Amino acid sequence: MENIPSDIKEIINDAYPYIKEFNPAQKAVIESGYLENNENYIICIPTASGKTVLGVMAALQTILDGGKAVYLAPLLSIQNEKVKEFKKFEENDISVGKYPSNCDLSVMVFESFDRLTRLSWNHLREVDTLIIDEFHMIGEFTRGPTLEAAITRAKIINPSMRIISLSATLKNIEEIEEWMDGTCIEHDYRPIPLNKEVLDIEMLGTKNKNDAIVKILDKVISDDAQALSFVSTRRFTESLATHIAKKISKKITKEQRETFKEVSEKLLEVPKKKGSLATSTCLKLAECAEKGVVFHHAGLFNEQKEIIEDEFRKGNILMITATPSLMYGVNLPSKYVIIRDYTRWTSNGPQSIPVFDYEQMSGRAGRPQFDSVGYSYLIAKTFDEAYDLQERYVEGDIETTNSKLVDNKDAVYKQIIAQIDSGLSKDINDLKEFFEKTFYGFQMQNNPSMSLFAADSIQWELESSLEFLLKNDIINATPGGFRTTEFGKLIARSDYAVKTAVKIREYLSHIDSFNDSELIYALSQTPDMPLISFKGRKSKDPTREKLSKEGLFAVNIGNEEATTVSLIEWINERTEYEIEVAYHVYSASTRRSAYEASRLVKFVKETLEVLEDYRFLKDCDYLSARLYYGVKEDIIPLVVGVKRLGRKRARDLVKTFGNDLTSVSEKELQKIDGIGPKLAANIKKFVEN
Ligand SMILES: Nc1ncnc2c1ncn2[C@@H]1O[C@H](COP(=O)(O)OP(=O)(O)OP(=O)(O)O)[C@@H](O)[C@H]1O
Repeated sequence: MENIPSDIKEIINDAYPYIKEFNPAQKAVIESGYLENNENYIICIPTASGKTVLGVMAALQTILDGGKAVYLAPLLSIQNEKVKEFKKFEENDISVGKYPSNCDLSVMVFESFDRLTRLSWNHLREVDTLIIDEFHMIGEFTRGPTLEAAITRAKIINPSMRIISLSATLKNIEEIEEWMDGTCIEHDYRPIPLNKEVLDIEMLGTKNKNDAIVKILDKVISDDAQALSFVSTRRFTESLATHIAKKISKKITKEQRETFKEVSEKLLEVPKKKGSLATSTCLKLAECAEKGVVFHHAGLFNEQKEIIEDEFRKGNILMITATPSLMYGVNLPSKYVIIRDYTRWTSNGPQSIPVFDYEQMSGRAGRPQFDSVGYSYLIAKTFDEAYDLQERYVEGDIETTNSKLVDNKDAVYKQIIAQIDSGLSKDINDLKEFFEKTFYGFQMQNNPSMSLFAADSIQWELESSLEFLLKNDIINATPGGFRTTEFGKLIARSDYAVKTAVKIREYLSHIDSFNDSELIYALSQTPDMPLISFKGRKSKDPTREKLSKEGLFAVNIGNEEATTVSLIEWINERTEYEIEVAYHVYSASTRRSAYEASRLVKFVKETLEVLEDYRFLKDCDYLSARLYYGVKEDIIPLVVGVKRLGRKRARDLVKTFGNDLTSVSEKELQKIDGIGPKLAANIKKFVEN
């Protein structure tokens, strides 16, 4: 650590006492003059090689010079993890938070940074260094275009800002260097050696992949280690965990059994604390956890996912079976990674995963501070398949990182609106100039086979998009150039997809009365609603029947319909357990969907105001609150007015004492299950005011 400034060294020593010296990859970056010059950098070093601390050092240098730094993380969960990690710098008087206006170092997700580039230029101009973690996600369909456009706009508004991109290995480095106007430092050092292999089930002497994993787990257990297994769907995470739990039951020790039991109990506590009986998913999870195996997917309660991650880190879980969503996830100490499925389910059926994703999943194995070596096993069915997979994934080249901006039409609309609304672009020529500066524009102009058509192609994309935006009254053409309409302004200020806004306005334009269920159904059909999914292939008839009872007509019954019925039940105070039993859905996601639906209803209200239609504003307020709290209308004031009361206790109160609680004493209030002296006093205070 000799060659870094002493003030930075001191802070790094305090926050990361276990870092005694930099590894060769980190040294290569530092020795290139990283902390002396102000150039943009693209740091491409392998998984687990310690990119974060490199990003942090550039940030600290800026802050110690009196500037501000922003660290971009791809997911909310990683944002929270990084804030927690960086909070240690506060001991050295460096303020850490989530927004640059009120701290020296802020951790933002791509979308909130994009917002900063659209709406808060003064704050953006105060940022001296931008660190982009997982930069390779620029090539991802949903999040990539936002990141790409945000970088482009940030470079225009704050051209002197230094940009440090942290990435896994990239193929088209030269292209990215040129677009980012930076220097790339590449290194292949990985502190923990990673052995990547393809194993076939014949070689392991088993008949199927799940039994092959049981065999591998024998090795994991004898090595006193832990494993992470990737499969393609939620359902497979559950079936694999259940299968393994049954098979390893006899192989675990008495002590392990006790530890696993504690984890299992913690997992079961979660629904209870929410006032619901354990759903069958929870019971299955707890049963597997008793044997040291758990599944991890989006259909679990967030608190359960946190317990799983914590307990796995403590060594209290042998194996997690997960969907690929965990590949960019939190830092988990897994010596072994087993990739059972190399396909992923898409709208076009199963597709092979890219080499890039294989690398990311494998990279979860063997993490510093936990292991001295890592193993990644990809499972094949036959010897021939193993040979193919070895060639494709273990020895194969990663894919080129390409812009997805125009593949994602909504992103193009959104960026045109942002440019016009912020006054950065007034006509098609300004827009063309902006799009030419994006990674998409750059790739078009620099690709020998595309450059001839680049200008025409960008022009065509813009013309067709402008036509859509004009037709939908989102922008209008004025003598002074394009302007956003009030509706366009609303979209520009929101984080919602243009498709969502258009769908909502279309819905509102033909209603004569307000219907909660109908609106929930319309919102479930927008891309911004996190959907609640069906479990397995059980009957969908109860969903169809419920929809028809609500006067809703559906041709196909899918997750949009599952979400609609679950939310209707939620606002009628049904528990997750009841919702799961009634409709066979992953009901643990109900709260998350309800929360987003509640926000969407607020957006509906804003849309109504923009349309100068004031008939249903109160209805929107009620529905938004009902979704947020999961209650019927009559107890909204109680749950809103008394902090931490919750819907179950609020309903019990009303059932016991009626709607008027003025004459009920604090002592009497405490007769309700879960109401202690403090809560009783708060209820009293609320009632008397
Ligand atoms: N020189 C070092 N010596 C010891 N530990 C280190 C060193 N540098 C970083 N670490 C630790 O190694 C772990 C992995 O680092 P980090 O999370 O930054 O990896 P990464 O390169 O971002 O990998 P990935 O892309 O796979 O997440 C962290 O706990 C980090 O604090």
